[in-house]
Amino acid sequence: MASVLEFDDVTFTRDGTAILDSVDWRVDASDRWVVLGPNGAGKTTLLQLAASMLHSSSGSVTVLDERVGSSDLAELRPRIGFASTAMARRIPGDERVLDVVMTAAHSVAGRWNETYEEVDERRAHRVLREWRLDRFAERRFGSLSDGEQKRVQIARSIMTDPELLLLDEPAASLDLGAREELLQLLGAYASSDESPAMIMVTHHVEEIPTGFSHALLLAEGSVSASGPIDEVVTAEHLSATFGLELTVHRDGDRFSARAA
Ligand SMILES: Nc1ncnc2c1ncn2[C@@H]1O[C@H](COP(=O)(O)OP(=O)(O)OP(=O)(O)O)[C@@H](O)[C@H]1O
Repeated sequence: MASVLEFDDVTFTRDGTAILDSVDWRVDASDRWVVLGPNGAGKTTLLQLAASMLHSSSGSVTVLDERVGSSDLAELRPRIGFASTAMARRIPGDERVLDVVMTAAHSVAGRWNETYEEVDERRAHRVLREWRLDRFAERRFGSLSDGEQKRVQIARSIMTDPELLLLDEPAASLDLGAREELLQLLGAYASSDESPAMIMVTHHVEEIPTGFSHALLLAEGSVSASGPIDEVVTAEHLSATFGLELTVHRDGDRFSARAA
């Protein structure tokens, strides 16, 4: 099976401190991974390395058959979709929602004087429809609720038809209804054979959508467990990763956890 991402003994240091330490990881094209771990464990750093936004201090990162550091990142980046709150902050609040999605075709966050083709506009409308956002196409991004903005960020990240989709805490700060609506959409997307490989960072097992196949647990920069989701999202592994005795329940494809 084709791998879309390979970490080989990857270490990432800042100011002499290892933020990620000796990480080995392989993601295949049909995989949907969730990355879990406590605050400061290194989850966002891991995602930024996968997005080729950061370079490892040692070891190698290979994304979509391109070794990061020795290939043309300008060609690689449009093949990777990335949605995060940090990226959303770069979107001007007065930008039209249709343009927020469409500008992904040029990898810019605000429409200026780039030329868009009819095919770009048609695709942006289609993606908005798929994420139940069509009625917001003409609205200003800053006027949407948090939940609607999160869906626009994801719509933008898949506008270029990426081969790898990275989502950093897509359900953070959403109310129960908005979270469940987003998880339904993400679950349907993850369950489709047409969808790209996905990696989603989250703090909560309750936010794992259906259709996710694998999990990687990080603690203090090291992988504490990794593999098929039902072998990894367990009381034993989560307790060790979060340093707290936890019980874990599974209801169908959804998880919940609480202190034992
Ligand atoms: N620019 C930076 N300079 C120094 N340290 C940094 C920098 N960015 C991140 N760190 C540190 O690296 C560690 C991992 O950060 P990272 O954001 O990857 O963790 P995380 O697991 O995503 O955390 P959270 O769940 O709180 O978002 C943290 O201790 C953080 O303080």
